[in-house]
Amino acid sequence: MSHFSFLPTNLSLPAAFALIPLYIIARIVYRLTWHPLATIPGPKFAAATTLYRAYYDVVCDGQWSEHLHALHAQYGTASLNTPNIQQLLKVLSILGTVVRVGPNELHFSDPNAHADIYGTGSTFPKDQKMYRCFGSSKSVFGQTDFHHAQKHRAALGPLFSRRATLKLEQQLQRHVDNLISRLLTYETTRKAADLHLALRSVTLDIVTSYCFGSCFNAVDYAGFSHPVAVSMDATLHLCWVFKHIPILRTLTDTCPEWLGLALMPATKGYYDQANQLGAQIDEILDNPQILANSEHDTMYHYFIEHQGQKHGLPGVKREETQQMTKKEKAKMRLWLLHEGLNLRFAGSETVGNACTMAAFYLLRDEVVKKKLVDELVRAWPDVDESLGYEELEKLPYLTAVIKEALRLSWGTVTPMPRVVGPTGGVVAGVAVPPGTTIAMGNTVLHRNPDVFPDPLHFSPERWLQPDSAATLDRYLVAFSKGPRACIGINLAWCELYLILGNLFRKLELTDDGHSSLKDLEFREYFIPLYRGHHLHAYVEKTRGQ
Ligand code: HEM
Repeated sequence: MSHFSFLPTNLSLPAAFALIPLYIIARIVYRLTWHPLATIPGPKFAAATTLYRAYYDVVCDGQWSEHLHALHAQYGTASLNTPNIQQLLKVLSILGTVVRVGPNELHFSDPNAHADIYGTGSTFPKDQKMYRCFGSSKSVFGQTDFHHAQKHRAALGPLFSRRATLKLEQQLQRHVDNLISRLLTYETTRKAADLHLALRSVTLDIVTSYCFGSCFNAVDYAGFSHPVAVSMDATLHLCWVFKHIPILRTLTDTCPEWLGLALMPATKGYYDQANQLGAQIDEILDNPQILANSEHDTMYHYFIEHQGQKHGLPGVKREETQQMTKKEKAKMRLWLLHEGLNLRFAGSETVGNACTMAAFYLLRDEVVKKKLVDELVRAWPDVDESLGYEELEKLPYLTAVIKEALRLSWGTVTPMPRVVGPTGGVVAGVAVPPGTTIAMGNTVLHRNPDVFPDPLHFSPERWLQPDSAATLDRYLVAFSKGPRACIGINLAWCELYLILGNLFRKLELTDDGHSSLKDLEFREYFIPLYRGHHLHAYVEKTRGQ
C-alpha cells in the first residue's frame, strides 16, 4: 500500500534523480510518523524499510522466524512513548501480541490471532510479494487470490480426499515396505543409516507415484541420496533472494537454461526437476491416451479430464489436447509444471521432516519409545501380518507421537503472509488497516508456553489429557487451518501412520550417538532446513516379539 506519493510527473530526468533521496527520506519519515501502523510497537528500522527483513532473510541465511521470537519478547516490555491516553490504552491492549515487523506488516503472537488470520471464514489473499518468489504462481499453492484458489482447490481436492488416499493405501504400503527392506540392509553392514535422507526419499517416492503415477525409486538409491532428494535443499535458499530482488525470479523463469545456470549455478536442482517433470507433461500432452493405461488417477487425470473446466479453469478433455494450439498447450504445460513442482516439494519435505522429528525424539527417549513400541506390539502381535492405516490411526500413543512430531517440526516455519482487504480487519482484537500484511508463524504458536507448557520438550502425553482434543488440537497448526490449509492433509496423515507405525514395529533403531539438540537449529526457507548432522541410526530387525 502506498500512502505517500508526491512526485510531480513533468520533471526533467536530472531533476527527478535529484529528488530521489528526498523522496526516500520523506517516505521513511511518513512511515515512522503518520503511517496508520505508526503506533504499533516494533523496531524503527523495520518500520522504515523492508531492508530490515532482507537482512534476516538473506544475510543471516533464513533467521527471520527466530528473530520474531526476540522481537515479541522485546516489544512485550517496551517503554511507551505515546502522545495521549487513547493511544496509550490502544498500545497497552496489544502490547507484546503484535509487532510491526515491516513498513506495512504486522506479526501476531496471540494464540487466537491464528484463527482470525487463517481460520474458517478467513478470505484474506496470500501476499503476492512473498509467494511469487517460489515461481509456482499457477499452482494451488501459488494462487494468491482467494476465490481463484478455491476453484483450483475444488479441481484438485478429490485427488487428496480421504477416500482417494484409502484407495491407494496399498501403493503407499509398498513404498514403506521397500523402505524397511532397504534399511534392513544396514543390519548386515553395521553402518548407521541416514534416517533423514531415508525418510525424505520414501516421502518423495510416495508423493511422486501418488501424483504423477511414476517415481524415482529414491529409496533404492545408494545412501538414500538421490539427486532430486538432495537438490531440494540446495535450491531453496534462493527463494529469499528472489523475494527481495524479484527481477531475478523473472529472469530465472524467462531466460534460457544455460544462461540461468551460468548466472546462478545453484538453480541446477530446479532446472533438473523442471526438465524431468516437463518431459512427462510433454509426453502426456502429445499423447493423452497414455493416461488410460495409468494404474490409478493422477494429478493429470484431475486436470485433463474436464475437471478443470468444470471449476472454471483451463481444463481439457483427454481427446481435446491434440487439437490445442501451440499457445494453449504452452499455457497448459506451464500450469501443470507449476502444480507438479509444487506438489513434489510440498508433499515430500514436510512429511519427511515430521517423520525425522518423531524418530529424532524417540531415539533420544527410551521411555517414550518403549510406550510406543508396547502399544504397537499389543495392537500388532504378528509382525508378518500387515496392519492398515485405519487400525493404526486408532492407536492413541502413536497418534500423540505424530501430533507432537508435527508440533515440533512446525509444518512451515516462515509466517505465511496474508493481506487485509479494502474494508480492514480485526485480528486478536486489534483493528488492522486495509492493505496491511499480517501473519503469525507456526513456531510462535507451537512454542507458546501458555498453550504448550515446557514447549521445547517432546511430550506425547500432552495430547493424551482428557480435554486435549478440545483445548490443544485447535492450536496444532502444522497444516495451517481454514480455506487455504494443506490440501494434502489426508495423504500426509496416512503416510505418517504407515511410516512411523512400520518403522517402530518392524525395526530396532539406535541413534548413532552423533545427534544432539543443536542439530535441530534450522535455516528458515518456508520450511526448516536443518543445519546440523543428519539423524543416523543403527538398524536391526525387531526380535522376540
Ligand atoms: C506433514 C505434512 C505436511 C505439512 C505439515 C503441510 C503443511 C502445509 C501448510 C502449513 C500449508 C499452508 C501453506 C500456505 O498457506 O502458504 C500447506 C499447503 C499446501 N500443501 Fe501441505 N503439508 C503437508 C503435506 C502435504 C502433502 C502430502 C501434499 C500433497 C502432495 C501437500 C500439498 C499442499 C498444497 C497443494 C498446499 C497449498 C494449498 C493452498 O494454498 O490452498 N502438503 N501445507
